[in-house]
Amino acid sequence: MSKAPVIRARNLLVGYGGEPVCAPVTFTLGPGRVLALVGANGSGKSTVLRAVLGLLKPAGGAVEVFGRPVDEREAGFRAKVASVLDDDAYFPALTVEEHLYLTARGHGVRGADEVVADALEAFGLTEHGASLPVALSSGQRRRLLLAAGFVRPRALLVLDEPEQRLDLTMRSRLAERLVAEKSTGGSVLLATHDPVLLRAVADRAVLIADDECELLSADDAAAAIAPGVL
Ligand SMILES: Nc1ncnc2c1ncn2[C@@H]1O[C@H](COP(=O)(O)OP(=O)(O)OP(=O)(O)O)[C@@H](O)[C@H]1O
Repeated sequence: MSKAPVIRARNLLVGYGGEPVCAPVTFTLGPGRVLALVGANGSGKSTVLRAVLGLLKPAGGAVEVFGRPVDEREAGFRAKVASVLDDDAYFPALTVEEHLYLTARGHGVRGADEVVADALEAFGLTEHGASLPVALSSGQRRRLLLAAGFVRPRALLVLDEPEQRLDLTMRSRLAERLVAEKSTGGSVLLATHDPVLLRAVADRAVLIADDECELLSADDAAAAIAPGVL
């Protein structure tokens, strides 16, 4: 397995309209590793993720993904990078199963039947395969978006607060999936407010803040975001 960094962010400054939302951030994510971004509401975690995904131009510094400046339109980037952000990115007229088939087949997955059935099962959606998104609860819709991230090939998974709207069983199933992702060499960058998920999956964390973005161990980061701290 190549040890070359999957993401290298150096003094990456992110913001809107030329105004930074947090201090510059520097981190490296290697293959088979999980890095968490933690910090208070509005500290800038999602904004950093958007810059890493090429959805937002950095205000300063640099970020490379797979050794190249980010270009989210490039086929090689799209083939390797799967993301689930904090949005309702689904097609209202497609069923749960159709979403998963569309994603899997669009990315050239062979044996899509098995992959889709596995994701439906893993995310507790088997009974809802024929449902339209409007007929799902908000937690089930969230599970659909996460399932779509797992039915396609990827070397890097970027998740924005994947624990949101998931019950405890589903959170622990998600943690198992992310640990499995690491064990097969996949890398994960996630923003989270969940200390349990963080401890279960992350190798390191970056605390996003105004004055300084600090690199922490997963345990220290989990302690920093324990209920009542952040
Ligand atoms: N499209 C935008 N235009 C201008 N400002 C924005 C935009 N999106 C977010 N912001 C601001 O940027 C700052 C950082 O927001 P961001 O969503 O990155 O925080 P976050 O750490 O992910 O927060 P949370 O934990 O609440 O999800 C906030 O002050 C927010 O109001």
